[in-house]
Amino acid sequence: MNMMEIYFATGNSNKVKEAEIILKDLKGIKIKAINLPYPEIQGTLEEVSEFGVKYLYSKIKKPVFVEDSGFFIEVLKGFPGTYSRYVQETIGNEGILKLMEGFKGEERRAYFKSVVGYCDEDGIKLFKGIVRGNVSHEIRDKGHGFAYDSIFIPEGENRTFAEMTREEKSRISHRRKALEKFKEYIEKKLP
Ligand SMILES: O=c1[nH]c(=O)c2ncn([C@@H]3O[C@H](COP(=O)(O)OP(=O)(O)OP(=O)(O)O)[C@@H](O)[C@H]3O)c2[nH]1
Ligand SMILES: [Mg+2]
Repeated sequence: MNMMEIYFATGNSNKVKEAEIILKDLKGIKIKAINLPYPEIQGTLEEVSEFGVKYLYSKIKKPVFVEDSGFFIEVLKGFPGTYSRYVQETIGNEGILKLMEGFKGEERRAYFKSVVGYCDEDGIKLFKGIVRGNVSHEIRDKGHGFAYDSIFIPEGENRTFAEMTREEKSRISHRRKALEKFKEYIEKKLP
């Protein structure tokens, strides 16, 4: 059976590694990661994904998806959110923990959100995933995760994402939930 090729446009190798784990048993489809840049407008994750994948499809005219994601802390009114990458590169996890000093229990609730934007000849589809949890009181890392993983404890767990293996994280992550919906959709489309 000839494989249908779908591009995953991202510059983030951690997202690629996790997408490969999550989509490993996708039948009849080959996912090809490409670092094709696209303008990231200021807006919600949905708007960035929709605009980005529309732009890329108009360039390459091949089935392609992007994933825009972020880390949202409730007591900080959703900060860092759509600025997650910039905030990680500036104040980092130490800076986030400083902002969280004095907050305890439920006040430390946070979530990761992922929005996958897919486009082919039939148009654009968005697939969303959220994983809820708490901001840890300290940075806890066993070298597995990236960015905010070392300060995020998912609900029902006492380890941070960065203390889990990539496989364990990818069983419950926002990326898993969004890409599962994408997988279900795309497998139905196959002839
Ligand atoms: O600890 C984390 N565990 C995760 O699972 C995760 N997923 C997203 N993020 C953060 O949110 C930004 C996304 O920004 P983003 O979607 O624009 O991605 P990016 O700019 O890194 O790559 P690209 O896909 O845009 O090329 C990233 O840089 C990270 O800071 C995560 N942090
Ligand atoms: Mg980005």
